[in-house]
Amino acid sequence: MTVMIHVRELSKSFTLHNQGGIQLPVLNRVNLQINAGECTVLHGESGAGKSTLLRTLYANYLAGGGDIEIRHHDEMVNLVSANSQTLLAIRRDTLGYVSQFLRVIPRVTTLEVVKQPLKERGIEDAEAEARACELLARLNIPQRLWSLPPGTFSGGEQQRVNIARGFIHNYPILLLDEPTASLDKRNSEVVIELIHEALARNTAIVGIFHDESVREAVADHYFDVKPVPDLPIDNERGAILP
Ligand SMILES: Nc1ncnc2c1ncn2[C@@H]1O[C@H](COP(=O)(O)OP(=O)(O)OP(=O)(O)O)[C@@H](O)[C@H]1O
Repeated sequence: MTVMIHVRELSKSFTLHNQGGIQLPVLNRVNLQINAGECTVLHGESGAGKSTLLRTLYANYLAGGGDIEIRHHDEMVNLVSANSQTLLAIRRDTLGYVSQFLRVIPRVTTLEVVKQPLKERGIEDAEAEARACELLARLNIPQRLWSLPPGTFSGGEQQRVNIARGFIHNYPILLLDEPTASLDKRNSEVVIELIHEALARNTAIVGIFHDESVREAVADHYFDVKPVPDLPIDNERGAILP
């Protein structure tokens, strides 16, 4: 059993600067271990902090306390204290992330968007293109769309382009934020297959899936994200009491 992510005592609060600097605690001393070849599904009620945890695991959000150790090139590296160069290398080689929505860049074609993670890793264009075409075809994106920028695509088409981009490199760790939210059954099944194939290659997966049938098809473990209990509020001043 190879540990790929080790989270210790992770905390995260948001500071609401336009609300007089109020602190909103979301994650409180979370401990979690993610192993190679296993899919851990984050669950918990709406607003409990699932997306916040996933984004903090990608270092999109800076942790307020605790450690996130990531196995990167066979060494455990702490994402919380990593410098930006190390963080970029971790994201290029080790840690993939499929967000719910595609960030489109004007005038960049679908094929280029999907190929980009391999190009960044120095893979030859022909090889990157072959892999991109294979994924786009599997995800039922019509070939006539491949040379167009995805900005005007439907929600489900954009999500499938994002999935193709996320699965094009065999990342040792993959974070998936509701990858099937806008997909029909046929395409959700393709995503389930891609997840099973990645697990068979020993990828460690952490995901949020609102669709119960997808969740049950992929989950090896469930991790319960518990909301931080409400702190007493001073109603006169609107401040959290110590
Ligand atoms: N950028 C942010 N700034 C301030 N508060 C935030 C921010 N992102 C999330 N929150 C707050 O953190 C809490 C947890 O949100 P999060 O999106 O992580 O929950 P979730 O469990 O993924 O919910 P859902 O299942 O509804 O998507 C919410 O109360 C939300 O308002």
